[in-house]
Amino acid sequence: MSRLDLFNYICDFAEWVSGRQAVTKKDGALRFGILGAANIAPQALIVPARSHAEVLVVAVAARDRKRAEVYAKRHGIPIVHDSYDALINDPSIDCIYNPLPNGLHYEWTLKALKAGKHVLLEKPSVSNAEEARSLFHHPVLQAPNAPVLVEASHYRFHPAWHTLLSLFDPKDVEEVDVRAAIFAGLFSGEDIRFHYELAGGTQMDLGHYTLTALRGVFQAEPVAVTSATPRLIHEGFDQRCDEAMVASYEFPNGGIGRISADLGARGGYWFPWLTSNWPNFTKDMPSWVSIKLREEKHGRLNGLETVSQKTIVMKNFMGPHVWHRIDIIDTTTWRHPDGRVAEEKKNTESKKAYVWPEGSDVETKGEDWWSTYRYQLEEFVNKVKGRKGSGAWVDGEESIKQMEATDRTYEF
Ligand SMILES: NC(=O)C1=CN([C@@H]2O[C@H](COP(=O)(O)OP(=O)(O)OC[C@H]3O[C@@H](n4cnc5c(N)ncnc54)[C@H](OP(=O)(O)O)[C@@H]3O)[C@@H](O)[C@H]2O)C=CC1
Ligand SMILES: O=C1OC[C@@H](O)[C@H](O)[C@H]1O
Repeated sequence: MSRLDLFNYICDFAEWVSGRQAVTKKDGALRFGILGAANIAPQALIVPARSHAEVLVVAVAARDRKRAEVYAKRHGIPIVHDSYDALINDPSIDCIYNPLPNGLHYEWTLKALKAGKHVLLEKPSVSNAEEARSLFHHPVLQAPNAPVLVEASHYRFHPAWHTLLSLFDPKDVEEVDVRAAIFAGLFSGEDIRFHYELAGGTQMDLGHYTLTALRGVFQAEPVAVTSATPRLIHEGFDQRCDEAMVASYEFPNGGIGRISADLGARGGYWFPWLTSNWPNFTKDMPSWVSIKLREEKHGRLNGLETVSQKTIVMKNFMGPHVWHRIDIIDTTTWRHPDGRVAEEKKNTESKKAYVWPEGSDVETKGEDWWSTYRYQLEEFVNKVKGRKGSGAWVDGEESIKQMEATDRTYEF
């Protein structure tokens, strides 16, 4: 059992403890097939599908049929196909979930689209910008009644992310920091994340979250990459892959952004307290975004200038369903003409959003226990069924821009 698979057991256990029952499926429910007996599929699709009346997970294929059979039995999937091709060409399947290694996303997604299937495609969409342009601009997606394709950038479907974005105007953003990290030891050097041929590397993995979040906050593309410093995976493994990446950017409004992603962060070893490797829970876990807005000047009174400034910090933007908090820190400063601070006052307001807030123009408010993946599935089905949905979506042009920014980071 892989360490990631342990989370699948925890996920199942949490469902069992909460007594959640699978819902009755409606006529016309979409039938999904999974490419590969992937670790992430239970969290990202199989469990969320249980509470969706219009989703059935009906088939899986693995390179090794035995492996697919064991997986199907464990997750209650009725059909096992002999190959990925057989799964894609199964006429009883409407949608393909593609959680293959990044380097195989392009090939198998295109095959599925050509077979007329809708595709829920794991992040990052593909290996590079060239593949992204080729995939998302492919004629198969331009035809009338073209299938739906979306990059499963799950956190961007959760109301918490949109609540964060509603709190400021991107033109006022001055400085942004984004961090995502996982303790060393969760993924071995053999993992798909550290194989160059499979389009591995941390900037392709956790870096998807940091860079999409950064671009999302600025609502713009970087005008320049100003630094990009990888830390390579340790010797003995694929030296072309980064285990961590720290990078900085300039944005069109003059703002600057810094990202930091680490798949080998402090902690994660047995008995870390015996070493200097004590996990850094404030810096590394959970993921966070910190947004500093420009100062606003409010004029002078009694010789003092009043200036206000806001910083907004979101903790756990990657997994907000587990827990999250958005702090809005308002600082008002009164300054003497020579710049000295006469007085400073801070006021912090906190927000959370587990469902779409009152007044949102959404068809379904969601449930406070829905995961990012469950919100994502809701929108995927809405799109396939031609419904308006919540408006949360990741369109093909966005996925292309993300791969362009990723390429520029690696090329720096
Ligand atoms: N949205 C999210 O929260 C997450 C997304 N992901 C993304 O999902 C994808 C899969 O990640 P994860 O589930 O952790 O990966 P796994 O290590 O479980 O690999 C996924 C599948 O890839 C298949 N595969 C095909 N070719 C190869 C090959 N040459 N080497 C190794 N595996 C191969 C295997 O299929 P088979 O069973 O046929 O052998 C395996 O089941 C990645 O794109 C990753 O970025 C990952 C984790 C979280
Ligand atoms: O998408 C992901 O999210 C969480 C991490 O476990 C993982 O490395 C990554 O692929």
